[in-house]
Amino acid sequence: MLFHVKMTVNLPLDMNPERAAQLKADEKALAQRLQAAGKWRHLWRIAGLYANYSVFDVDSVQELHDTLMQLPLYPYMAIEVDAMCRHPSSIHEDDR
Ligand SMILES: O=C(O)C[C@H]1C=CC(=O)O1
Repeated sequence: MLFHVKMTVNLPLDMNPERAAQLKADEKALAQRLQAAGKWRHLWRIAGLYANYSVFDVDSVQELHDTLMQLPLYPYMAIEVDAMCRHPSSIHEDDR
């Protein structure tokens, strides 16, 4: 199942810089593990914002939920999710 996810990060302005750096490093490590596993299929920065558009390829809505909840930056994110299905005009066989 494919989901389009928009994540907007809002770290508190008064957050300890070392804490912020650790959260970002932990987030990056997990994001890269999930990409390598094929679960986080696309990750794009939204120009000019501390936000991204992502595509997740997971087996269930529950898996998406659990994945998002475990992100280190989750407590500081606003998240919007759209479920996607195959477009009849798509030429990409791996869209499903
Ligand atoms: O930077 C972001 O968009 C937030 C988050 C998503 C992946 C990652 O490494 O950090």
